[in-house]
Amino acid sequence: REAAQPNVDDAPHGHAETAAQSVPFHGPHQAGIVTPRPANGIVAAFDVVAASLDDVETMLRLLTERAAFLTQGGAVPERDPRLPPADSGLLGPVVAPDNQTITLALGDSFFEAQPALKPLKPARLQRMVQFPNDALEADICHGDIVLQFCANLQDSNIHALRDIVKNLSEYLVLRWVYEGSVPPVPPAPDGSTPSARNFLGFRDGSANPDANDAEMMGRVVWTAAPDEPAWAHGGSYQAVRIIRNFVERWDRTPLREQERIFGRAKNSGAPLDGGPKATERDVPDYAADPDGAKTAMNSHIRLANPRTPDADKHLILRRPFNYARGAMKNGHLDQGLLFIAWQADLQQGFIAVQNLLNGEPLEEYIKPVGGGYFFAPPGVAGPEDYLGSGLIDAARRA
Ligand SMILES: C=CC1=C(C)c2cc3[nH]c(cc4nc(cc5[nH]c(cc1n2)c(C)c5CCC(=O)O)C(CCC(=O)O)=C4C)c(C)c3C=C
Ligand SMILES: [Fe+2]
Repeated sequence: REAAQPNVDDAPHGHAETAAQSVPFHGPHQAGIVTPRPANGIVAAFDVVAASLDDVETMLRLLTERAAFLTQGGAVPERDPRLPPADSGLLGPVVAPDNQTITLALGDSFFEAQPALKPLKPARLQRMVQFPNDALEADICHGDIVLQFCANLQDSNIHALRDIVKNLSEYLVLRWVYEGSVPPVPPAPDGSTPSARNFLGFRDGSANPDANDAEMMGRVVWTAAPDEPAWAHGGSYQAVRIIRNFVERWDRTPLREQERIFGRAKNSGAPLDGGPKATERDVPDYAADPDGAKTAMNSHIRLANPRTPDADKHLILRRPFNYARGAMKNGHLDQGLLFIAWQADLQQGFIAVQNLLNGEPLEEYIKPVGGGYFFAPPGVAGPEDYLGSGLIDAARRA
């Protein structure tokens, strides 16, 4: 075939540059938390099969080894063809890094299952319980561990998930998987990147704390409280919520009502108290709008962050993905937000903010159905280290 003439079954072009992008695996914190979010994500929850602390350590070492390879990429080893191949082959004989990150987080049940680990559980880790608007479905909740896969292409995440499912089959039993994505947005004329839109059509992330501000992340994201076990310092609590969106109902809701519910303009993402040139990064002035004439008192953003001096301690770092899973049995689209929030303190962070949001008008359009609370251990220091090593060392010392 002529190279210049595109054909029906040619592979889509255009990711050679982004395929080469990589995120360092080693460091004080795990990647995939304050790392710029690529276009695709998968959250996979597993239960752990481990009879002893030795088993848990072996599992964590193996997981670290696979994650180090999958995130940095490289040639897949060749094997005797009488054996199953070393790799699924989804990405070909050389795995491209593709901005892949794999982030491990541990659930309450991970610690409860091992007598040696129980006393070392992070102080605020708990099993997620139902909020008033929730309709939690047991088969998409909790898990001993979750792995968050993020990459430019969903194929890379699927490849990484398949690799881990295969190589850790002795230790990990899959519980649930949710795949999500965020729509790529071209940079604005001034070079800044606007926030991506969620499936309700609003820009999502505008008021997030700045993940490049290390001092801020030290307060908001990385666990360091004196009552937390020493091994947990430098880790972070992860709240995962699978939040179904009633998109058919939303698409029949007047624009003014949609904007009132969020407290932001749909096109620009700007707060509603701004002028016609306001942008999504502008900060609303609630003191000048004490009765909610511009930004309703029960709007999503005003409830989630009333911007009082006290509100600062409830800051969280949101890093969600949109999900679409075809149709439900009731004939509605199964779409929503794979909400992921990171925080130094789960109680002061996600749980406090969700309690502020309880009863918000947005509830008519959303239904949280799954997820869980987890704790991401600190990062892997170097090639000799492994994920969760501080926890295992502390358990052996106890
Ligand atoms: C408990 C925490 C939160 C849940 C759950 C949540 C769900 C949720 N949010 C949107 C859409 C938007 N959220 C926005 C802002 C925003 N949301 C939360 C928290 C939760 N959201 C916070 C803390 C904030 C920031 C508030 C502020 O500081 O002003 C916005 C506005 C733009 C932005 O800042 O991101 C949108 C849009 C959906 C659709 C959803 C559940 C499906
Ligand atoms: Fe929100």
